[in-house]
Amino acid sequence: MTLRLEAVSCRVGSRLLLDAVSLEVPRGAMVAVVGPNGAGKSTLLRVASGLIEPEAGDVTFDGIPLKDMTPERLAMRRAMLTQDSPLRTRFPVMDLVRTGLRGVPAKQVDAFAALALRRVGLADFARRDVLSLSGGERQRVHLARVLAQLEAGALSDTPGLLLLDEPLSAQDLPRQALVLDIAREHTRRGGSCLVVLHDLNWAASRADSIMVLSQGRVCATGPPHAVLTPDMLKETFAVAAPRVHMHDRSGRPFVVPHDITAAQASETERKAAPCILP
Ligand SMILES: Nc1ncnc2c1ncn2[C@@H]1O[C@H](COP(=O)(O)OP(=O)(O)OP(=O)(O)O)[C@@H](O)[C@H]1O
Repeated sequence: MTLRLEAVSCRVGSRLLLDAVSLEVPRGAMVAVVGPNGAGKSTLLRVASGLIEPEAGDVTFDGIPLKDMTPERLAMRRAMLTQDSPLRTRFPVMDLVRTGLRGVPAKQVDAFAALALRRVGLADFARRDVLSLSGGERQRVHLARVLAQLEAGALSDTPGLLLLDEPLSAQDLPRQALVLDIAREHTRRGGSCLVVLHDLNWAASRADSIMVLSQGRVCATGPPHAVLTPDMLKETFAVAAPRVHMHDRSGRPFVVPHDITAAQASETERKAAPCILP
């Protein structure tokens, strides 16, 4: 499924949160949105998911205006993992994942939910109470719910749009890789993915293209090597002396954002590169 935003603007009171933002996430592609805190990244995802209606511009799924889609149709075509999914009541994990499966024939619901839990590495957690989970486990249960929702939608259509807002925030290093591999698997099967990431190196190593947002405006968009430049890092993130290297094998950039000495940088790169680069 292809998501397209054309000149989308969004305002709260007198404050412009998104200013004429255009973006395309083609079928089969992963697009990462990066940018400073408060840049408008979550707002962009909410607009793309239909949770917020923009004051100007168009949002379409496969050419169909999002505002013309029924809530049921929307639920089949996109699913979103939000930054914070508060839960204050006791709830079995399996039931939470099942909430993503409205409309699925009853006899298939448990199989879908179990598969989604297995994909996020939580096959044995079905009977646990969500309040008893660690932060990382809970975030992956929500991811399972989102994946199950998209699987259900794919029963009657092509795979839909996966919207992930900082999905790595509570994950350790191997699970960060797992989460992004799951998203890439979704795109390999014909789905699309728009993901907000703070870690530029994860964005560089996995995304087809990166959009840089700052103060609600698009500063740069394109393939990782074209976007992640020292000049962009200095201007957008106010980093003093960023270094950007190209990884020999993948041709993807690797960012050392801190103003550190060459010796320290080499050490950082030596340690980090095998873990994070494809
Ligand atoms: N309902 C609202 N009322 C007022 N300001 C808002 C509202 N929603 C968002 N904002 C402001 O809009 C800006 C963009 O918010 P948003 O959550 O999209 O940023 P973000 O890029 O996702 O930030 P972060 O990286 O910190 O998660 C922020 O400054 C936020 O305070």
